[in-house]
Amino acid sequence: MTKIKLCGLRSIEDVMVATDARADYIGFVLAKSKRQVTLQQVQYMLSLLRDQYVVVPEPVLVLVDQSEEEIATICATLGVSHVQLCGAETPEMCSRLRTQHGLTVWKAWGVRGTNEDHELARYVGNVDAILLDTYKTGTHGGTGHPFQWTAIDDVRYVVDNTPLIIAGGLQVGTVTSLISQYHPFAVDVSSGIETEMTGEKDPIKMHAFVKAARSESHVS
Ligand SMILES: O=C(O)c1ccccc1N[C@@H]1O[C@H](COP(=O)(O)O)[C@@H](O)[C@H]1O
Repeated sequence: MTKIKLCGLRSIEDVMVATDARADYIGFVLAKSKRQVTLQQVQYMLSLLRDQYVVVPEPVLVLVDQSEEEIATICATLGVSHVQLCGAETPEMCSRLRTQHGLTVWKAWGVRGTNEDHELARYVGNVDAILLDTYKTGTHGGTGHPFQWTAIDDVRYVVDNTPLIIAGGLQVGTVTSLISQYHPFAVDVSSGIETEMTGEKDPIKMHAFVKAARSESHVS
């Protein structure tokens, strides 16, 4: 069954809605972004969540180009084991974060649909999953734009059995089609569960996205 990550959560309300909707993963952007939250905010949200719920989604920290030591310290402080690395983190660094610090490492990759995507082969065996997102110069994610899904087959050829997480402009109206065609390990959404007016997370869109993704996961 395809797992679901709701990303860019910024308030305890967002976190509670994601938990009630039964998302598998909740993402917190610690990198510079309009969705950035502080370590203290994440600590506060997770402590309230863990106090109030027995079963909680797995938290994932979204990071860009932080050092190995910083990442290990942040994860230890928050009691979080999953990281999504969206910068120029090397395969060697990803491997050390897994083997020396016990972290689950997802390497984000902006899909170009060119031979440059073949560089992903270097991450095989060094990460737990590869997260495919839309390539856009000057950004590290959260663009709200999809990439050409046909590139997923090419990437699969390169990364062999490494689990794939698909991100990039997913919405309630597109996620079912993605899952039925490509059966990824997980889907990831941020912009698609926000209100157009304020950019805040929209509880109705969050529930609808999880429901749509789950319904397709069960039949496919
Ligand atoms: O959301 C951000 O602002 C962000 C900043 C830096 C790195 C990653 C970021 N978000 C990630 O982008 C993808 C796709 O998001 P969207 O659905 O297209 O908005 C997702 O993995 C977010 O975690």
